[in-house]
Amino acid sequence: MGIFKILGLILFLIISYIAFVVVVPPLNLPKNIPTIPFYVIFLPVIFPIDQTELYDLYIRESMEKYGAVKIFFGSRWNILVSRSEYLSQIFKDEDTFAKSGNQKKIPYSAIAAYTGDNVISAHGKVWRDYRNAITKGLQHFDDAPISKNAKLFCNKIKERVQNGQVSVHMGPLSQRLALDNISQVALGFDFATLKHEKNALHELLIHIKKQIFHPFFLTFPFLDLLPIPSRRKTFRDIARFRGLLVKRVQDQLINNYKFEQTTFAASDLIRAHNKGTIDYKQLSDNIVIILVAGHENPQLLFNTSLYLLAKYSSKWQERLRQEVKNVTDPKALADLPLLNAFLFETVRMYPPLNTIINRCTTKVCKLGMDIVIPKNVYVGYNNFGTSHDAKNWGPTANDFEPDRWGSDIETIRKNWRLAKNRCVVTAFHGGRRACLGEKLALTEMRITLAEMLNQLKWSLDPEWEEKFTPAGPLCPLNLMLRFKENVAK
Ligand code: HEM
Repeated sequence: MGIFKILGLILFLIISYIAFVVVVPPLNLPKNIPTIPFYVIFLPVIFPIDQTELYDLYIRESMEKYGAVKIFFGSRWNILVSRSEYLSQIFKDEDTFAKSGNQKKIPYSAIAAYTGDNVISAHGKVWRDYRNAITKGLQHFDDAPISKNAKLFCNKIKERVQNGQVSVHMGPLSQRLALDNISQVALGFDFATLKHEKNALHELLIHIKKQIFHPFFLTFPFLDLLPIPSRRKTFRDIARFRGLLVKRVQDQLINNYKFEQTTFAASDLIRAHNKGTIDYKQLSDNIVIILVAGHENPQLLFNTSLYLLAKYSSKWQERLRQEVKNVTDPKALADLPLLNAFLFETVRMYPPLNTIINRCTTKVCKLGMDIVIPKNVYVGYNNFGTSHDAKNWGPTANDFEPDRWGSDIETIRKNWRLAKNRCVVTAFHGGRRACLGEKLALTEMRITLAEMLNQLKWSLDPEWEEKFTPAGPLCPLNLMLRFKENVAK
């Protein structure tokens, strides 16, 4: 046999092997739950279909019937769950369904280099050390910077309106707001992207986010192992960004002669590092994750809130405007029934983190009564599926109805707590690993939306195509809004 025939045969075998691994789930995965065809996950790359449509067309029926499905994602077959009983089991049994983030799943990837081993993805004692260090700072924070930034944000929009700009692209502007909020509230420095148009750290962040969240490399992370020059540069840019960020935080806090009295989450991380509880890499990883989770997730929820207020402007925008009109104390916003019911319903309708697959089974186990899962299988959850399941939310599960949460604040709060405890809203996870930033994110939403409702009125740009993001984080895609000043203040 000639050399070309041998090479051809080897190539054929390699391609067949890869095709087999991608097309068919491993034979040891449970047979009593359906398989979503492997190509489904690639459809949004080819067709203009968003992730809510994808769910309705290809996943919903199987998911609602069985509560769990096999799905190809991130170069491997996984089990994706949406039934609340199963979620509750996964959230409780941390030892069996152990957190295993990108640093373990795809340690060679750019995304793993960016966020490292952090409080969201770590497991066991390491996780407890991280969580102990940052909990206080994320639960007790000063909301004054949020109010100040909300005003700066409204001024930015008003400047654009006064300059004759018809429509505003919300993504970049809301990212600046979210970065300034988290840096001032949790990291002890001011990113200052609302004050300065040109900002080197921000530009570097925008650049590396584009590279990290490139759909192709997210789908096939093993490509990061290849010596592709542009990807090597991405790794260097990530290292530079992380170095600059941590230095900025340390300089700001350590040069602060009152450092010992500062109560930022970052101050406690530096203290844990000084005591030797965490090393320098762990300090850096957790500072980065506070910045990443702390700006991206609120940014998504904020854009979705603005979208829903624009879409239901005559009903919800007007009702909320009347409710917040005379409230001067930002803390009092937490007691307003309409504003809070609106936010909870927004989180239910469009959970910012839709699909999260970062747990790996540590032993053979049973999900529910009869789904047997082998060891070392990735298990994840689908928040959109859970909060749109008629079994949990009745026949109006797909409708935007803030009134479903109740009409007085005590009932609304009780229903929110119950929904989280029963795992029928899992947007902020639950149990011991519940999101540490929920309070902060909701505070940001209340303060910023109230300021905007007082100062501005907005509607959807008629040119904007009403679509959500095709994959990954869930929010309106490239949202464009039209603003005018609220002259009847
Ligand atoms: C709308 C905003 C937010 C949403 C929807 C959200 C959602 C979530 C979810 C789903 C998880 C669990 C992730 C998993 O299963 O692996 C989580 C964990 C976490 N979130 Fe958030 N988050 C938000 C805002 C924030 C903010 C502002 C911070 C502040 C830094 C934050 C910090 C954290 C931390 C530290 C954890 C890890 C908790 C642990 O495992 O102990 N989040 N969040």
